[in-house]
Amino acid sequence: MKRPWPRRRSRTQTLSTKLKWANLVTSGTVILLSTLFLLGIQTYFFTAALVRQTQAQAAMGSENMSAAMLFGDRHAASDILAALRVVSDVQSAVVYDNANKRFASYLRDAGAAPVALRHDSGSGYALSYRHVTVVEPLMVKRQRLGTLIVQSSLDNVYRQLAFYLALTIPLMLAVLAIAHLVLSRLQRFITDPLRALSETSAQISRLGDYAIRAEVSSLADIGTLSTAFNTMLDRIQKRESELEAEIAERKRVEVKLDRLAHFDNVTQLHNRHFFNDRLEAVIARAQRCRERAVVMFIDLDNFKTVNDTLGHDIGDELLRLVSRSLTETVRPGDAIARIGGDEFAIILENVHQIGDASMVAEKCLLRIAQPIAISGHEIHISASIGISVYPDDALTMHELLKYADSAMYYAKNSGKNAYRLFTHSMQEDARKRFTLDNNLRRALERKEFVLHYQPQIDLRSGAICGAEALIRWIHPELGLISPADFIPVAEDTGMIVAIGEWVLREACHELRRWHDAGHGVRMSINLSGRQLSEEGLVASVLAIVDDSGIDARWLELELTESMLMDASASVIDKLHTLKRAGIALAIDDFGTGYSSMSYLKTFPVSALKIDRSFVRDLPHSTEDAAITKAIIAIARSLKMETVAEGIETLEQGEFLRASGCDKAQGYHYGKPMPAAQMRELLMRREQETAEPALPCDA
Ligand SMILES: Nc1nc2c(ncn2[C@@H]2O[C@H](COP(=O)(O)O[C@H]3[C@@H](O)[C@H](n4cnc5c(=O)[nH]c(N)nc54)O[C@@H]3COP(=O)(O)O)[C@@H](O)[C@H]2O)c(=O)[nH]1
Repeated sequence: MKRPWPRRRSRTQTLSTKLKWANLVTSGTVILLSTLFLLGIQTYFFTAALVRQTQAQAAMGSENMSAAMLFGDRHAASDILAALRVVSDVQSAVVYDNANKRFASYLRDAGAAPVALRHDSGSGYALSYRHVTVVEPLMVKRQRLGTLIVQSSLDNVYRQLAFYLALTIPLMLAVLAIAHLVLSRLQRFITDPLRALSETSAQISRLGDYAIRAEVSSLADIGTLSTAFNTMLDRIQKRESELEAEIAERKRVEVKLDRLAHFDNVTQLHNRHFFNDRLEAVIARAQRCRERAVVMFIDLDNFKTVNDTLGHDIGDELLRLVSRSLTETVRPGDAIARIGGDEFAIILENVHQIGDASMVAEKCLLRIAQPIAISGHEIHISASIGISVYPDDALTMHELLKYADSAMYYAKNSGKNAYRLFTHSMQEDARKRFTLDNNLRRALERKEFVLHYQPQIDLRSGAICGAEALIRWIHPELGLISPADFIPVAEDTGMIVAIGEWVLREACHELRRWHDAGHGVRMSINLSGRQLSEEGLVASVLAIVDDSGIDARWLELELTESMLMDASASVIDKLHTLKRAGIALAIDDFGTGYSSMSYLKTFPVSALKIDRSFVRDLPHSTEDAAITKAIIAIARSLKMETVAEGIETLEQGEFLRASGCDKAQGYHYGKPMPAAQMRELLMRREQETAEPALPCDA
């Protein structure tokens, strides 16, 4: 493994310290070099002086020595040499004769050895680190008598040099100290602004405050540096504030997006996305803690009518008030969300028994059913609730939601303002509905629908005065499928609009054939609620009537009571337009809804069809007898005719005829039959009576 380089000390030192060291080293080096140079010069001069002095002593000794040498007087020679004692530097002096034998000598220290004469010793001098040795030949009239060697010690030179150094070193140190002080002062001119700049940047980085500015130095270069530094800070501060504004804006958008992603704009409740996440979490917790969790799927009944008649603002306000009611009904910890137009969902956690969920559903229904006042309107609304339970019904979020939705669908189909707990048979039904839905979409193209016609009898004459067109679906694999099974699916998916148009066209063209054959009968056709709310319904009906060439007066459209109860202003307008075009309108299954007399009067309806549930037990059921008579009386008072449905016996027919019912329809007179059979029946009946059938209202 590579070892990191040790951090250099110099990197941690300040510029000022570095400069101080640089000054010290530079001045120290200069002073040291100067001292050495001066020392060298002194050494040279002192040595040169010693050499000259020794040479002079040697020259003087040589002159005096000549006579002593000529006469071979050793004592005189020794005395002459001994005179050199006065010269303190001279350490020794030796005279050699021509045979190189020592003739006389002087030694300052008795123990010292006299300087030896070397073969190469000419005249001149030699220097060693201890001595200066001068060799002087002894000449008399150009004749050499011997050699004198004088040796001086360099000790004095060294002493002088030592003294010189002793004086110089403190002086140099003083100079160094002064230089250091002066340079340090000068250096602060440069380093102080730089240090201030550095402290400013450290302060900025410590506080994160880009509003701080450096003091601009008067020194040109550093002034430029501080100005550039401040300009850079200006830019950073500007960018910083732009960045802060951008971050604030981004945060605001994020909060908004987060709200949009998790909350519903209208009710401020959580939305489907959040609800799904929450349900996942609730399921995980319920699984861990072995608890029950309940999903309630709530769909408002007839909310579309409120929206269509009173407008979207009131519709939105209604949603807000309903959501408030729901929030106040459940416990604070229970999750509640708006998951669709008029759909809400609630999660109840830690539910001990299913009965608790039913109780909450009942409370919600009661609360929603309270009249709500908005902008001067008193609105009555109800809801249908489906309930699924974890882990009893399903283990996953998607299944729980799907099952709660299926249960809600059952609640709605059972007459609305109700709740249903999910059962697995509902799922089987839903699967069948899904299959039906898929097949329905192709049934029209594949011409799998046919119409059957059920005769209607004029109870006064006994003649066939009309027929009700009833759709049949002959599926290639599933066989005959009852309209009771597929019409609700077609209504839910909207397919009923196309199917209804086909029924109208087909029935009108069949009626035209009957009329062409001389049978003056009326055709009754069922209209679904979904068709009635279609914008183009009136135009479509009139175009079909026109296209088939029938007189509109021979056509009757059957509507249910609930369709009229939910009718918006635009629907009522459509009914009046149809009525004005000559088309008759009848209320189907009359007696099963809750239409009031006063309400009935507002619709352009000309007939009431008594529901077969009131006919089934006639004439024995006194209650049903009373109801049918009451309906007939109501119809009379409103100048409407009555048609009794589901007559299976002669007795029932007789009772109704005697009670004043105008027309009858039921298996007793004829089951719904294919067109060809119906034509035959019409023909046969006409031949039997030998006179053409009269229109019912003729
Ligand atoms: N929107 C449309 N609805 C339609 C259309 N065709 C039929 N329907 C509706 O489907 C429901 C079931 O209809 P169907 O199975 O055809 O039943 C009809 C008759 O067969 C039945 N009936 C008639 N007489 C008797 C009888 O004596 N006993 C008995 N048990 N049943 C009898 O009643 C049904 C007709 O009812 P109604 O329409 O209320 O007059 C049914 O609700 C149809 O309305 C369609 O094209 N469009």
